[in-house]
Amino acid sequence: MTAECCGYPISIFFIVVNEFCERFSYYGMRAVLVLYFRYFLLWDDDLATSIYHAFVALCYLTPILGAIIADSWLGKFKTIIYLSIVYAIGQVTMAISTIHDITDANRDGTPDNFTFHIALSMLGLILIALGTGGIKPCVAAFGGDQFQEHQSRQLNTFFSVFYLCINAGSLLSTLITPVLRAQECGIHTQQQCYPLAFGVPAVLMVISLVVFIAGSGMYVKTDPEGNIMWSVCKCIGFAIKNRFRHRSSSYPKREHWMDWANEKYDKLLIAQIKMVLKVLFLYIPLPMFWTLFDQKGSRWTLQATTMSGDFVSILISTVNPILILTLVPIMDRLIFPLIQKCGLNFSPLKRMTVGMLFAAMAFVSAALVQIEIDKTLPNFPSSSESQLKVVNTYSTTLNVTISPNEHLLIESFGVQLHTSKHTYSTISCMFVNDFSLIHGEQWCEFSRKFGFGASYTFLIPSTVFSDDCESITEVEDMKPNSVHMALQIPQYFLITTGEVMFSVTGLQFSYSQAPKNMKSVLQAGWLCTNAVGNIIVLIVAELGKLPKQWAEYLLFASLLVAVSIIFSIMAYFYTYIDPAEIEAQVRKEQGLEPEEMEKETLEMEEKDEDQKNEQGVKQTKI
Ligand SMILES: CC(C)C[C@H](NC(=O)[C@@H](N)Cc1ccccc1)C(=O)O
Repeated sequence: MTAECCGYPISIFFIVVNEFCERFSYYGMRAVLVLYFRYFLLWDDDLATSIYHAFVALCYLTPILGAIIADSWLGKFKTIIYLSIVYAIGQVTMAISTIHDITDANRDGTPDNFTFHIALSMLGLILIALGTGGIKPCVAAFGGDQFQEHQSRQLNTFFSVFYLCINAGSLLSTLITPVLRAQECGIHTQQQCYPLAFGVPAVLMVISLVVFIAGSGMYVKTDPEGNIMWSVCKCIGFAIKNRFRHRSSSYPKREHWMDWANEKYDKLLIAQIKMVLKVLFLYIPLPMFWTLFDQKGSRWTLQATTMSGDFVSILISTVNPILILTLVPIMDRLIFPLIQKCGLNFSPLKRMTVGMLFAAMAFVSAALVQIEIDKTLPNFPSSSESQLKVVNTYSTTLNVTISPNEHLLIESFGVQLHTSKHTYSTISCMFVNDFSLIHGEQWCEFSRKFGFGASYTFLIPSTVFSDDCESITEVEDMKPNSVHMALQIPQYFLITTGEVMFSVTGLQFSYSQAPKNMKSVLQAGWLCTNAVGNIIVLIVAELGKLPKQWAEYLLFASLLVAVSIIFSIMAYFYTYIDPAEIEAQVRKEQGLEPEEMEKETLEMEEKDEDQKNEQGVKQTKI
């Protein structure tokens, strides 16, 4: 009997606090990672972005490793502890790699040995990816394990609270770590404080581990049942081989292709594999959702830069977790109960389908915003066109004749501009608020706010050469971005509503449909759909894009609608199961008590080890 509070096992308190600290650690570190690559290691944009994405992809590929370790070898509890230690060591290594004083022998404020810092930070990142990805499928499944059969309602609420903690942790850290980086610190010279920005996530990871260990005495711990993954692979391999051997029509058909393993493998194992495969098959279309979801951080961010408003980075990094924190309780307490009261069966797979449709709508909204933006953007000359600006500073009309081969454009970028008679210049200013022109002998200081995306020409009269700054006239060549960023809110709202329906439900579904000994494996399968979605985004970004951005958004929306139709058909044929019930039924059919069953499984495995040669297979077949 586990200790309870308000119907919930007390142990889950430690698990959700652990998740909060871990996500704080992960997202906090991620928020300053590209800045560290760019401004500390001095990598260019391309290298910094590629390594960042490779790291994120790795974080979503390692769950399968953690799940195998947990379900086949160490069990979830020990796997979480060991991999959290690896994770914390990774975070500390990463924080140490950002201390410039370690190699700054000449005390000029920059590291002297970049190889040292790069090697240390790469080691740190690999350990972090192993840790964060490895524990991810185990923590959610371990949380689920704390509930007993009569607590199914609380179990669903747990997954929502778990998701809230993920987003509360990520929200706080995304706000805090960039501020920490902006501080100055150092032993010999004062520099931007990366050690603090990476150090705080490292401390949070240690706290996360301590909190998890503190709950040790209260957890329900399930031991792994031998090397289950190896048994699963061998059983599937045998079923395929056996099916192939009996391909002739003279052999009677079997209900399921896995039944071809009946001759050699335990019925319970076969039943469990069938459950897992059924769910994994259902997951095939799911990466498409993440393909759209993950473009929040890329295409939508770029879209925001062509809009007006000053809160770009804050909006982008915090709007998703803020909406999650608002929408999860609204959905759980209001919308879902209301739908249920109306007599509608809003089953998990239906919720996930609706979630996909919301994501598709978000992209339609993004396309509409893009059309509005496109209306306001200037037309730039294409590779086969030229654009010419003629600045007439005389009071009368001038006739201009241009020879087709002559290049007339004289352009000067920057804030200091020297002018001479008969010369005119165009100043392209972006994000510059103060600048000065040397006009005659005098510096003319300007202080004005330039709109994002605007282009200005400053006309310095060539006829009058005096110290008169007033005579400089300003022409706005391109208007500042005028479509406000607030217009992106509907698309963020729609995609986050989709996330709540899709992702929170997917988390619950993956747990509830998995057999007891493969809970982490199915969680890892679920997380893998995210990894595949991320990889699709990378491929799409490499392959290039449609000439019109709005058309690309609509294409993605249509693809997701098509995928959600396929998914809803697959879901229609899916029958929800209670894995515990099926397991009990198989045991009953075999006339075995649970303990006897486990004994038999072990015996089967031992026998299996002995039957390595073909002869053995043939004998069991007879
Ligand atoms: C669902 C994901 C695979 C993983 C999950 N992510 C979230 O819950 C996001 N809403 C968090 C987030 C935070 C900041 C900016 C964008 C997204 C998780 O991290 O476990």
